[in-house]
Amino acid sequence: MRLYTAEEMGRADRAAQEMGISGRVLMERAGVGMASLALERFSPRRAVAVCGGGNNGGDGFVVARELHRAGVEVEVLATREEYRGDPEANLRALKGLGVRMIRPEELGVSLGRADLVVDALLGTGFSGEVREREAALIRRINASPARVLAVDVPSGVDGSTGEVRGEAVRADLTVCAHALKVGCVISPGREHAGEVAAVDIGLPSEAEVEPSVVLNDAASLAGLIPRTAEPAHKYSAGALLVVAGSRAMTGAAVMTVAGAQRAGCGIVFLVTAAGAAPLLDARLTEAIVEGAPEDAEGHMGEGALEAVLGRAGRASAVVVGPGIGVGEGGRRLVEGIVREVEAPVLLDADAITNLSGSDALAAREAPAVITPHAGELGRLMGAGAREISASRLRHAREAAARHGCCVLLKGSDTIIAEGEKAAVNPTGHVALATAGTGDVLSGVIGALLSRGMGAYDAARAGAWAHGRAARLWLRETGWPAESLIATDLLPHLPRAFAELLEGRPPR
Ligand SMILES: NC(=O)C1=CN([C@@H]2O[C@H](COP(=O)(O)OP(=O)(O)OC[C@H]3O[C@@H](n4cnc5c(N)ncnc54)[C@H](O)[C@@H]3O)[C@@H](O)[C@H]2O)[C@@H](O)CC1
Ligand SMILES: Nc1ncnc2c1ncn2[C@@H]1O[C@H](COP(=O)(O)OP(=O)(O)O)[C@@H](O)[C@H]1O
Ligand SMILES: [K+]
Repeated sequence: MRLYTAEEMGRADRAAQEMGISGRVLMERAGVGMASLALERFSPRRAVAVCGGGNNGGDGFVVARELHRAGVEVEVLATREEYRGDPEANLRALKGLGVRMIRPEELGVSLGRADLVVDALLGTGFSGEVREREAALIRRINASPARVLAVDVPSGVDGSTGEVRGEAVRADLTVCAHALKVGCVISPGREHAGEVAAVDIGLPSEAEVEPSVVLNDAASLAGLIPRTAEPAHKYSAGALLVVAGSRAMTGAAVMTVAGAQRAGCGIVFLVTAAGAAPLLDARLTEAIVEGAPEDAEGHMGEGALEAVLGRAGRASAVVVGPGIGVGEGGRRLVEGIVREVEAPVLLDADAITNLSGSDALAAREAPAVITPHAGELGRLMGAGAREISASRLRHAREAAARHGCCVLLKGSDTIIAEGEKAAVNPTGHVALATAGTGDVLSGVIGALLSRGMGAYDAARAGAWAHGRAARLWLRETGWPAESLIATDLLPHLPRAFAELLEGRPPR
């Protein structure tokens, strides 16, 4: 499935028109497709279409005409005094059919009667902050108990970034013309969009443009997961060094190691704080556990870097961070690893926090992946979590550029950025919002790095399999999403990887 920004959609649209396909035809197909999804999904009886002054409003007029044709009682609010071009023609058709037009002051009453609102106020032509007149309409739509179908993008959401500055419609279903709009899959736009679908508008494949953000679906990952080739031994299958845990925090190390083992590496070494090592050694049957000198707080301290570097020589990738704690000792340890280790390195959790204000990553030449959530990325970038969350795509890209690494920004979307490339992972599920799932993810990506995948591909494949494992658990148990615990993911990772290997698109 394609993702387009507003600019990319505009270019594809212009290319199609240059090939002789008129904008009117594209608008007609968009509106007809959206109406048919609305009828199928909501079976509305009374609908209100709120239509703005641009082509998004034009689509809305077509949706309204189609709903009227299907016997739905439709009322239409057209916000502009005078329309031109395709929207004008479609508005004229509505009036010719005798569809009732309402004024803004009547909207409240109309919404009170409706069971469906068609939000065609603002589309990809919108960016920035909504003007007060439109903001007032959006507040009314959001206050209505009716279901909301958003045309192309929920009004107030930036279709290219998912950013929301001010009011934005909260839709039950967003139907995008031709390609999903980037803003409908990135938070907070993602949450405003509700369920997301695309309709074919007859754009020829010759008009497609190169997208700047891709959907991290199974098709885009096909053929990327390497198989262990004969003659194989445990080191050739991928040797991962995990640097995790502290005296008071052992579970993080367990989940990272276990995630890595199920993601297929041949051997996992764990270097952890000395006080945690006996317990972890007992719990992690297949891993090789080594205790490193610890400080008074039970974090790996002075001398731990030597222990890590001693092991790193045998490893084809290193994961550092889960449960190591934050402090000066941790900072020296992480900076030392970033500086000295030549194999690909993944930094997660406390390792990222320990690097705030450091330029160690930018100075590193070998591959690196960081897997922060918004809070951790904020600490690394000298910003607040709120600021990061408001512009997730921009910050993921900025962090990747500034630190010269691959960034996987965790959240309900999960964005992977490196250089010019960016992907949004669709397999995540709210079930993952539970402690420890991030540790499993770092182990999974670490394993893929140890098996020879590049940083960007490993991060993408790891994110896909991690989210997919949660969905497989939900399907198999039928239990509520809230009941998932991080270790539940482990037995489902192999099935998720099997799907990627088979190239079978999941249902
Ligand atoms: N590009 C394409 O290929 C196609 C586009 N279509 C539709 O056309 C839409 C894009 O149409 P337009 O480019 O006309 O743009 P929109 O209709 O999204 O937006 C333009 C309108 O928004 C208003 N506006 C802009 N910024 C605002 C702000 N900050 N506060 C309040 N109002 C603001 C403008 O005054 C104008 O009336 C798409 O979202 C889609 O619905 C479809 O008809 C199918 C084909
Ligand atoms: N609402 C959500 N929808 C989808 N995935 C989520 C959601 N909330 C969290 N996740 C995922 O769960 C994981 C949580 O990781 P993290 O915040 O590091 O937790 P921990 O440190 O406890 O392991 C990440 O992969 C994140 O993308
Ligand atoms: K809209």
